[in-house]
Amino acid sequence: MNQIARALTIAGSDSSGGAGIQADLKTFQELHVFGMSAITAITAQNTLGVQDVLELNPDIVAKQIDSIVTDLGVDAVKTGMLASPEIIETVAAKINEHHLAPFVVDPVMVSTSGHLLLTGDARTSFKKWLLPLATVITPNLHEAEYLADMKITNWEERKQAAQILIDEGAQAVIIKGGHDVGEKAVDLFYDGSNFQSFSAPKTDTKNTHGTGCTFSAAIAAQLAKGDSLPDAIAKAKAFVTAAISHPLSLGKGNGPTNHWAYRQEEKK
Ligand SMILES: Nc1ncnc2c1ncn2[C@@H]1O[C@H](COP(=O)(O)OP(=O)(O)O)[C@@H](O)[C@H]1O
Ligand SMILES: Cc1ncc(COP(=O)(O)OP(=O)(O)O)c(N)n1
Repeated sequence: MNQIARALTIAGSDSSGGAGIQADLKTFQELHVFGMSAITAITAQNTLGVQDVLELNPDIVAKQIDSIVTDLGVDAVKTGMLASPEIIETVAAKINEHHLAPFVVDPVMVSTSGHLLLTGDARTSFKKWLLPLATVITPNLHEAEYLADMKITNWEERKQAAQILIDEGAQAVIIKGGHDVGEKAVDLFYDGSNFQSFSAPKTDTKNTHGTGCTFSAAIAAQLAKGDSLPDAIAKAKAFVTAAISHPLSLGKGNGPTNHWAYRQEEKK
């Protein structure tokens, strides 16, 4: 029996520390999970946008995963920015080869500032390589529309999109509602049998850089510790809600969330 749960993030580096690998590792740390990383791309990024991206060779991505798995071991894995169809295929092959599970897929495609974080035919690669391996996939509304190839204008259409992603092979899906209008941030969960909504008050803030990364990393952390998927999502929702509602106000644009907030709330 290992003394500490171990989680691996396979994602891009965000120089500003709000999203990507940096947000994932901060989240793992705050949730008392030992964090490890395989970097897919290096972004020059801040709260104002993405200034440049250097995509890494799929070979070095594969080797990072091998190095971690063959020595330290992994209790849960998540993916974020995968940068290219070639990296998606490589990561899927490694997930299969090493039987890595549970597996949280955050289908990162575009930054808040509108910069493309994935080249090529993302829809085809995600569906072919990643959906069939996913314990849960965590699209935001735009990503769900793109992957399910339909418009989502209401709750019923959100359910239909979730069904399409399950039919494509994901074991479960949570379509996040951060980009929806309304007083609450409501996420729709579906495991092929039951729908469940996870809701929290919406904070009126522009500092939401990295919310999706933080949410999916928190789900992975809780799964690594042995939570059921609905329990992991409920904890992740509380974690990201605390991070968003206790602003740090860093930078001149869309600032990062506050990864300490959950710990501070727990102490109260
Ligand atoms: N302003 C907000 N207030 C409270 N929760 C939010 C807010 N924005 C996003 N969330 C929540 O943060 C998580 C990430 O969602 P979202 O921002 O939609 O993802 P992404 O960063 O991938 O676009 C979800 O649980 C969502 O409901
Ligand atoms: C390196 C890197 N990875 C992912 C993102 C996108 O982060 P996400 O949490 O999906 O959302 P926003 O930051 O766009 O709100 C990123 N920007 N950089």
